[in-house]
Amino acid sequence: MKITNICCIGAGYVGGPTMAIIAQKCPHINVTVVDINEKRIAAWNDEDVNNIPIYEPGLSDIVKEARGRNLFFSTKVDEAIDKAEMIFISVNTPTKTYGIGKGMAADLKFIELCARQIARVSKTDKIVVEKSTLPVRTAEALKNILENTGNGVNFQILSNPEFLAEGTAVEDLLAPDRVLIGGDIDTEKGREAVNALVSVYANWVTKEHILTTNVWSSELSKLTANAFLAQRVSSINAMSELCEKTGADVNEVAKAVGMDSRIGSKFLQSSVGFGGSCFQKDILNLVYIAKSFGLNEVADYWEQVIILNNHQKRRFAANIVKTLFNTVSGKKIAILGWAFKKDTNDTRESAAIYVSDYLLNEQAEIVVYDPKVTAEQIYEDLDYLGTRTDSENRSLVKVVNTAEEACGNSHAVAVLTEWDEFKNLDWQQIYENMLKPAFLFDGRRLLNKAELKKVGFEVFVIGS
Ligand SMILES: NC(=O)C1=CN([C@@H]2O[C@H](COP(=O)(O)OP(=O)(O)OC[C@H]3O[C@@H](n4cnc5c(N)ncnc54)[C@H](O)[C@@H]3O)[C@@H](O)[C@H]2O)C=CC1
Ligand SMILES: O=C(O)[C@H]1O[C@H](OP(=O)(O)OP(=O)(O)OC[C@H]2O[C@@H](n3ccc(=O)[nH]c3=O)[C@H](O)[C@@H]2O)[C@H](O)[C@@H](O)[C@@H]1O
Repeated sequence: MKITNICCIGAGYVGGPTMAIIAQKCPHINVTVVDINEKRIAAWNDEDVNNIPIYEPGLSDIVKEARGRNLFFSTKVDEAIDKAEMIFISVNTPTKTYGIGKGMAADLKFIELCARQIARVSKTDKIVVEKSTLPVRTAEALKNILENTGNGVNFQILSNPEFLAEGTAVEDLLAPDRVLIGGDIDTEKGREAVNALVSVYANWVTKEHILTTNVWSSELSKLTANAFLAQRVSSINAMSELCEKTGADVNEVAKAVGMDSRIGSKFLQSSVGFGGSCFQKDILNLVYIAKSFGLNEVADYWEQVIILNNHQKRRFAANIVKTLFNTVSGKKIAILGWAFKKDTNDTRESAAIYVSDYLLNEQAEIVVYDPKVTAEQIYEDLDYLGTRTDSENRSLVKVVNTAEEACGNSHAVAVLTEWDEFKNLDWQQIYENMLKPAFLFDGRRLLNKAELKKVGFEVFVIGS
């Protein structure tokens, strides 16, 4: 089957970059990314390509190249579905905040809405691709909705989870470790659909890197990959606490351990705790699925990754309070970095939110600087927690435009995102403008501890 029109529902952190690359690499395919969020679509269409809604190194150039040629952003969802032979569903699948499975299960209401809309609009056969991260066996529910509410056309459902990491989305998409495609390989039509998607990726990904499996393996592999990655971070973070007690250094331990080729060196960077929209959500979902099959030991095993991560964030914040003579009440604390990692403007589940909330509960005054996150977003993140009123957040938290401004007259500085620019700050000058003793808490192991100590800082580095 030849694909000439692709529609992607959801113009977010996955839909936007993924479709931009497909459009760039497949000039013969028209790619339309649709979303119900008008503001987001307007930003994707902004004349100044630097204003696209997602900051990712290299992305704006690709959008510039393909937009208007064969890459389109639109709010006309029905129209794009109707035209396309292949429809990617790339909508959000957050943790449920209500009802059965609250706080654990993935909320699939947006997925179901997409399925119903696709069924209602489609007048020709469609290949429907699950790009969102979904619980294993979601394709079954999708098929049920599509077949029972559709117009009698044939729907093939594929699972094609996305493995890109934010901040490196473009390079990950251009040279993926693997592309995973799950389909109904036992039927002729299923194999045809799988091959159609393989041939899209084959425009830039070698065949050896395209893996095809059954649908359930593909769905479950995505949750498994995120669980394994997050587990490594929690494992090294668990050791970071032990390092602090014993005089071992977590970077040295990570290096020694990672040089064992059976273990490998990646994802062993100790931190204030992992954030991001997916690790926590996907593991909670995995725990929920395991529990729903009565697999309590499996559920408990994975839940510990989250428990340890919450502990890491809390103990980092608690250590600030303890070190500042057991009180931060009325003290000014500078927070450097709000994004959940460098090179992204995404703040979802960022450790900075939780550390700040903890310090605010201890009556600290917070001043935040992040090179890519807006003040509006920072307040929204704190308001969402519901710990205090919106106006209290605005009076206790100040957002400024430079790191120097954030640190001036502060009692302590906490580095919570590993932005490169923090390495090159004039730390001598910052020290001089702070209250003494000047405390510095490096939650990312980003800075040179020995040099900062020489400047005069009292330095605390996670894991040493
Ligand atoms: N953010 C990431 O780095 C990665 C995310 N994923 C998965 O991809 C999925 C999407 O994630 P993000 O792109 O981060 O989410 P996002 O929240 O940035 O984007 C989702 C978009 O879908 C739109 N949407 C929701 N329902 C819609 C509907 N019925 N019709 C049209 N548009 C609709 C929303 O308005 C939103 O703009 C999730 O399942 C996530 O787990 C997978 C790999 C990486
Ligand atoms: O499903 C998803 O959403 C994606 O989740 C992660 O990507 P992402 O969350 O964007 O970024 P990561 O680089 O994985 O970092 C996640 C968090 O872990 C932290 N981290 C990562 C690595 C490490 O060694 N130490 C560490 O603390 C990061 O600072 C960040 O807060 C996975 O890496 C992607 O493969 C996956 O597609």
